[in-house]
Amino acid sequence: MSFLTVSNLSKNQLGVPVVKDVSFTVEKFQKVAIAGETGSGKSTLLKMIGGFVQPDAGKTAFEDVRVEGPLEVLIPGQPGIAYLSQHFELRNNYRVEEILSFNNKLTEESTAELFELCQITHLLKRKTDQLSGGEKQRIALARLLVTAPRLLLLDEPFSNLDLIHKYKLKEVIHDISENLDITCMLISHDPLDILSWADELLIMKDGEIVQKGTPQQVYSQPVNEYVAGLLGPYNLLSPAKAKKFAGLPGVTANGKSLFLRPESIHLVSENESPVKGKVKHVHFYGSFYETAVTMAKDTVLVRTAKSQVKKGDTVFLSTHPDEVWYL
Ligand SMILES: Nc1ncnc2c1ncn2[C@@H]1O[C@H](COP(=O)(O)OP(=O)(O)OP(=O)(O)O)[C@@H](O)[C@H]1O
Repeated sequence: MSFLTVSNLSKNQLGVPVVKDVSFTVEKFQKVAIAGETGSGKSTLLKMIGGFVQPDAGKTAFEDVRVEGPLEVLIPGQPGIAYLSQHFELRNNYRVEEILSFNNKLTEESTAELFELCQITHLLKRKTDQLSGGEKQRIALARLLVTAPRLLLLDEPFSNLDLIHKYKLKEVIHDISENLDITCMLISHDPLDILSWADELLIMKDGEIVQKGTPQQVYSQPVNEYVAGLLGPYNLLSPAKAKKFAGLPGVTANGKSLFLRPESIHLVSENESPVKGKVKHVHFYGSFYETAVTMAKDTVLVRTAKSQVKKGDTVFLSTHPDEVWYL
């Protein structure tokens, strides 16, 4: 049996199906991230797994025990599973160390280690109204972790954080996954937050899992344009337009649309490619340049680490067989 088995979970809200027959398994220590557009059912799914929303059909088994819904128990929530909501609250007028002493099942030494890991040791004496949003988020996380859960469910932990706090929390979540005896599932509507963290991505749309795979697979071999767009910019050339690229390594005119991420198109010299275009603009984004290249009526985006071209230049485009995908 798997650590977590989700079988045919379904849920209607106000007569509308918001989670439809979802099944998957999670192994111990596997890092699973759920991504999808807003309203696709991610939170409802995670709350059902944690025992906070009653499923209409299907079941979840955690360590071979069925997770009971809120209608079946006095206090919702499954022993061993911790759920950090998007809308957590810290009680007012308490010191952080008091908040963290409730339900603490850890030894003094492990508690100190955990606070270091969550980067909150320096905040313990503060009152809960003397904290930034990012600090509150890390304390809310620590409050769950002192209860020694075996499965941690994080619902949009990075929302509303600036880049610096987001980076800090990412580091904390990474360290938790690596150093504590805890399996972690995480939701984000911005998959770029989780590509580097997850072992497996589940992509949801309209209550269903539309693609499941490693971040690399889902990023470079999306099943449809929705998944492609969720993970970042892309070029999708209709079968007619894709013919212009036929003849390049790995590209064939097979009647499908040609899918290429901007970094999968390379600017090469004239003798390396018959595919020609004109530079429309070059934009600098810090760690990369994005060059828009027009080819007759089409524009393709090319992403490079460096740029030696400018508006109006004629350029030649190529790709690598491993980077070619069709939709
Ligand atoms: N308690 C509820 N009552 C009625 N409708 C609900 C309830 N909870 C969720 N919904 C609806 O179910 C759908 C899925 O919501 P859910 O919060 O699971 O999506 P999500 O993918 O997590 O979205 P977001 O990224 O915006 O948090 C939405 O259309 C939402 O309005």
